[in-house]
Amino acid sequence: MDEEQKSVLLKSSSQFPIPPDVKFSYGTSGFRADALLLESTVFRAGILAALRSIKTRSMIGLMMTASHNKISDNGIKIADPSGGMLTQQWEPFADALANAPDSDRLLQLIVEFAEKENIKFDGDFRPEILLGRDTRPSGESLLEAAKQGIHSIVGSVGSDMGVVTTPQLHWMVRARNKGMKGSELEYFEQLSSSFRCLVDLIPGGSKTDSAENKLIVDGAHGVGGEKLDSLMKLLDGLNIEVRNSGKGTGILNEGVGADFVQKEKVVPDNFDSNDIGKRCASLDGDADRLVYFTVPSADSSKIDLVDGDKILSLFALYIKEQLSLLSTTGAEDNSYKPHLGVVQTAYANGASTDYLKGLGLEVALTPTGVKYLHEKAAEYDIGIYFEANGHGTILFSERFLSWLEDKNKELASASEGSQQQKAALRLLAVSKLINQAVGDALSVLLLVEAILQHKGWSIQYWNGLYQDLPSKQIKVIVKDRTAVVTTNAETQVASPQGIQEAINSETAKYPWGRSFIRPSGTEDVIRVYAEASTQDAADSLASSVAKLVDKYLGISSS
Ligand SMILES: CC(=O)N[C@H]1[C@@H](OP(=O)(O)O)O[C@H](CO)[C@@H](O)[C@@H]1O
Ligand SMILES: [Mg+2]
Repeated sequence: MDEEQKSVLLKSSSQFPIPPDVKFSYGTSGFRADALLLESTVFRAGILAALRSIKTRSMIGLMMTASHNKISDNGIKIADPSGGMLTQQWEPFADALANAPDSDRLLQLIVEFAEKENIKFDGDFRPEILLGRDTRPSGESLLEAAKQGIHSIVGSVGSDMGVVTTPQLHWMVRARNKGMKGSELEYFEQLSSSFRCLVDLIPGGSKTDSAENKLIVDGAHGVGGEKLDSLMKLLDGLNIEVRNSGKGTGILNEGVGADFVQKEKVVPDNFDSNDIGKRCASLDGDADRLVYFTVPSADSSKIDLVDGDKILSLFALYIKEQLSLLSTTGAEDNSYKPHLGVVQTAYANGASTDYLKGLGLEVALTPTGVKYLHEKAAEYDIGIYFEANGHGTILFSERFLSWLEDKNKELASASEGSQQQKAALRLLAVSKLINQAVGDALSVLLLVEAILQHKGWSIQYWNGLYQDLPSKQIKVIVKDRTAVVTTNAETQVASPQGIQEAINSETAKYPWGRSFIRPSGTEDVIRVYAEASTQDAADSLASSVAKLVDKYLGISSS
């Protein structure tokens, strides 16, 4: 970095001092905080994105969102060239940048890091960053601060994509780095044409596009509803009504949205007893999560939740079915057997894991946070991952896709229209429909709808694939949540000593009992999870374990 470049950086960073007494940490969801505290952080994330762009000689993404959190919060996430999350190796540097006390220290950190990472500022590559934001009112001015950060690395440019869903921005970064245009229109066209392809391949044609069978979507008063409206203009064969679309007076994520619906298990605003039995779905504030639900009766506000585990199960069934169609009826090619795997976290309902294993599937468990699930799923030819909260996708390896393209061509010339060829075409369409960069509520929604139509299933039938074990989650405030160290994908506590044995002996008292604790990555709490054969038993196990947490780590413990 020459003297002029340094002075530009110093001058512009002096306009974005850090707020006093706040420590920022690049967690599973990037930086997230009250929007009023975030100007300096997004400015610095802009710098980081420009450095990452130079290092990878690719386009990088910056998304301004606090997802399902309250409207006064905001946050910033960095998308790597593949469209996935920022590499974990750069997270410590992100933390250091965000917390640097002044411009001089900031500059020093950048110079040292650039040297270590061999990042050159000689101008032979023009760093480019795609910026997006959700509908939060703080988004526009924070985006300006991020742009200033980008421009403080001389020669870097930021391209503003405006209001987009998180997965759209990740998709655009991935697409552009693959030489596509990566526009919003291209995104909508890819989703709608691959959806149409799946519907056209339904044996006997689409069965369930009648008006009575419409899907009602809760848009969380966020960006997802508006984008779904635009996408629907390109779709036929699908009847969708969007509520809480963001155009009305409701407040983002308040009493609505996928996180609320999944955690509280009650109907979101603007849904009521008129919706009994109908197929409903809920997006979160930035449309990277999706859960389905039904309103079972007028007697209570409780819903029947169809969560991420059930979406995963539906996808796994369908993919497995297509793979077996592909490998039957005279398939000579035994040299390559695609490896299908599913990835969950400890929060997956035990009944879902048993169901998936019962299908003969390989089930892997990772710690909470999509970066871990995504990484694991990428090890398979086809890796399906979902968190119970509805965040997930299906990853297809390049090797598998190129084999599948060849196979499809071969089948098209030998047996066009055969069951085998249709299976190949379906798998290719799924790989285009489902976002390969991150979990995407809109593409997941279209795939669920296509599969339900394919199978002729109602939401009730789908929900009946297996019965969830009753479960309970509790948050416990402790003195220091980092005192809890977990192992085995967060299912066991390694420290403090003794607490795991105590949890084990509580759990042993309950038929089908399972319980674990872990420090949250996004809130200053210890989370307790318990499941058992009845709701009362799950509640009671969770509360006994919460008491143990309090005893070993609580405010009152010494
Ligand atoms: C139990 C739960 O839902 N945990 C969520 C929550 O993480 P915590 O580390 O549990 O706070 O937010 C993460 C980011 O959105 C999400 O990946 C995760 O599943
Ligand atoms: Mg989200």
